[in-house]
Amino acid sequence: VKKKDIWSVNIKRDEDPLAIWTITGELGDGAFGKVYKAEHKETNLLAALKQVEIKSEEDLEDFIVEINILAECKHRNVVGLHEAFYHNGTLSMFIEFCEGGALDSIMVDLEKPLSEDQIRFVCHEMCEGLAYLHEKKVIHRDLKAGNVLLTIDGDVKLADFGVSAKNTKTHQRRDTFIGTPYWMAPEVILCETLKDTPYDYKADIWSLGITLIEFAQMEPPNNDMHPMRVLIKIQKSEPPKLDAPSRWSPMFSDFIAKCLVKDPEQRPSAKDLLEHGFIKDFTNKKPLKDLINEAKAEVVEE
Ligand SMILES: COc1ccc(Nc2ncnc(-c3cccnc3Nc3cc(NC(=O)c4cccc(C(F)(F)F)c4)ccc3C)n2)cc1
Repeated sequence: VKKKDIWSVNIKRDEDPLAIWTITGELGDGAFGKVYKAEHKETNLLAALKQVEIKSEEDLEDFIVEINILAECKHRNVVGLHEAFYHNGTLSMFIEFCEGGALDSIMVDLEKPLSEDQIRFVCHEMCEGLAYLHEKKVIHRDLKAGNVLLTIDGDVKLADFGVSAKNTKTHQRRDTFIGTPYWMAPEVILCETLKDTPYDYKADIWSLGITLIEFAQMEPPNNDMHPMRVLIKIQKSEPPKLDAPSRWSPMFSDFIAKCLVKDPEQRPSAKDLLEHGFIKDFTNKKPLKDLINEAKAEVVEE
């Protein structure tokens, strides 16, 4: 098949996105290119816009993988794709805008970690999103507070601002570069044994456990160590725990311990974890709405 024909049904071609969307601001200059805030001219829908110059077919393929994942994954706890365009050599992705931004930035702005009730709600929503992605055979591979977005109503959305496309059934991860190691599961570091086996989605469960410690302590375990040393430490050491367990409920510590089981076969799935007492039926989003209002008020003060 000629490469030219690798086209995904989810990309509008030869339509100028700026005839339909207005760029209203800049969201940051990520590693992958610029990200803007955009507004739909007719519906006033808000979007985060990523624009990438397509230099090679490979670049295009990587982004088609990402667009297909987002187009296929429609769930309240996964960031949604509004639409994508390919116009004049530029690929544009319009993603539903989450007003609150990412949870790592919120903790930095408020200069404090999340409360246990905020963590319980976020954790419940992340497990729902993860269960859905895993059912769709999508492995996130870079779960961390910086990839968890909040909407103005306190909804929680999994996102991935990583530079490499996520591998799906067909595509392998193009480059073997290792992402941020702090959240990395032991077997992923090993890389050999469990790649593309039925357990490689369990790596996201380990990262979920590390992310819960990050929510509670503002940083992942070992964050003061050099990244290379961390890879060895995660391999060698006992799973990390909360620094001050007495400050948290035994249920929270137990949930983390279940995520941070070194053997992926023994690690529970997201579906299993939804039955755990720490998050079962915990759908009270009030603590998170308070957090959003605090974060918003904080910005106004500045
Ligand atoms: C600094 O203050 C803010 C305030 C609000 C926001 N809100 C916001 N809302 C939505 N997206 C973004 C965003 C920010 C920076 C970079 N990319 C962003 N969204 C985005 C995400 C993606 N892709 C994914 O999230 C993604 C890719 C692969 C897999 C997956 C998943 F596995 F989660 F489904 C998700 C593609 C294009 C874009 C523009 N940011 C961000 C920063």
